[in-house]
Amino acid sequence: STGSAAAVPINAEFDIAYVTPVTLGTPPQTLQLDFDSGSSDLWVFSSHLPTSQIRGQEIYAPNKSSTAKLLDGHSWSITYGDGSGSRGNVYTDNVTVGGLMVERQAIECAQQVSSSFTSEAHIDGLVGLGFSTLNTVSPKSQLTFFDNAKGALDSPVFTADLKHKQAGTYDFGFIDKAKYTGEITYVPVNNDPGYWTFSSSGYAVGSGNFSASPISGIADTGTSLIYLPTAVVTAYYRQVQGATNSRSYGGYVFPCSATLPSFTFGVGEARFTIPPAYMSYAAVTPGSSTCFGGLQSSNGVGINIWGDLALKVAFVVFNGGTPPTIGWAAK
Ligand SMILES: CC[C@H](C)[C@H](NC(=O)C[C@H](O)[C@H](CC1CCCCC1)NC(=O)CCNC(=O)[C@H](Cc1ccccc1)NC(=O)N1CCC(N)CC1)C(=O)NCc1cnc(C)nc1N
Repeated sequence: STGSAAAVPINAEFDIAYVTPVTLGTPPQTLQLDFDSGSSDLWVFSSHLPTSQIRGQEIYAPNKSSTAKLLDGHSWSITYGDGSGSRGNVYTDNVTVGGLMVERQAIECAQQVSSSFTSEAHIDGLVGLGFSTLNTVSPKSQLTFFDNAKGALDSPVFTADLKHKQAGTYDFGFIDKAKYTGEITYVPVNNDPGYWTFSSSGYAVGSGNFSASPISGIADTGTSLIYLPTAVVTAYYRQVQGATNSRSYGGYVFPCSATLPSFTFGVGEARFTIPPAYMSYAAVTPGSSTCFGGLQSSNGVGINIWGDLALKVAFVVFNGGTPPTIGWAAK
C-alpha cells in the first residue's frame, strides 16, 4: 500500500509549519495535523479538552466514533523544544492519511494543552514521525502511524516534499521520481534516542568556500527554522550588515532591508542552497523593520536541527528500513 497527502503552510506569509488532513474514526472526522519527524506522539485536540483551551481548532470526539476504543489506564504527557506541551488519555481508532489506513492506531486525546497550542488555530494536533522510542504513552508506549503502516507499505519509507509558501506533499510507501532531479544521496541515521539524526558534510555562506566539517543534526519537519553551531551562525551573520544576536528577540535579527547571503549545506557530495529570500524569517513584530533570521544558534537547544527552512529546498526520503537511512535530493 501507499499514501500521499498535502503539506499545507499554516501561514501565507511565512512557513512556520505545515498541516496535513488526517481522518480519524467512523464516520470519519477530519483534522489538520502537523507531521513532525522530531517527535513520536500522534495527539489531537479532543472532546476531553476544556472549551477554554479550544480556539478554532477541529476536535476528535472518540465517543462519536463506532471504531474508537479506550486504551484503559494509559496516559501521555509531552513537552517540546519550544516549551509547549500537552497531555491526556489514549484511544485506538482507524487513522487514514492520503488513502493509507491504519487500524487501531493510538490516538492521544488532549485533556490539557499549553497556551501556544490554544493560540495556534491552524494546528489540531501532531502526527509524530520520529522513532517510536520517543513515544510518551505510559505504562505501554505506542507505535507511530509510520511504524504501524510500515509492514503494509510497498517500501518502508516516507518522503517530505515541503515547499516555500505553497503546498507540498508527504508520501508513504514509495519514492516519486517526478518530485526530484538527479540522484538521491543517502547517509546513515543514528536513531538513538529516536530522532532522524544524520551528519551534514559541511556548509558555505553565500559564494564563500565550502567548510567541509561534519555537522550532526536532526531532520525535523516540526521545527520551522535551522539551528546550527555558533561557529556556523556567526560566519553567516558576519556577512549581514547590522545583524545582532538579540537577547530580547531570542536570536539573530537584522534590518529587513539588509542584503542576505544564501546558505549552502552538504549531504555527502551533494549541496543544497537556501536562497537569500528564504533566510529572512519574518519581521520580529508585524510591520517592524527588524527581521528575524531563519538560521539561529543551536547553543540553547542542545541539538542541531535542520527544520522546514532546510527541508523545503530538497526532496527528503526517511527510510525506515534496517538500518534506517535518510536521503536528500535536489528538486
Ligand atoms: C518526546 C518529546 C519530543 C521528542 C520533543 N520534540 C521536539 O521538541 C521537536 C519537535 O519537532 C517540535 C515540534 C513542534 C512543537 C510545537 C508545535 C509545532 C511542532 N519542535 C520544536 O519544539 C522546535 C521549536 N519550535 C518551533 O520551531 C516552532 C514550531 C511551531 C510552529 C507553528 C506553531 C507553533 C510552533 N516555531 C516557532 O515557535 N516559531 C515562532 C517563532 C519564530 N521565531 C520561529 C517559528 C522533544 O525533543 N522534547 C524534549 C524537550 C523538552 N523540553 C525542552 C525545553 N526541550 C526539549 N527538547
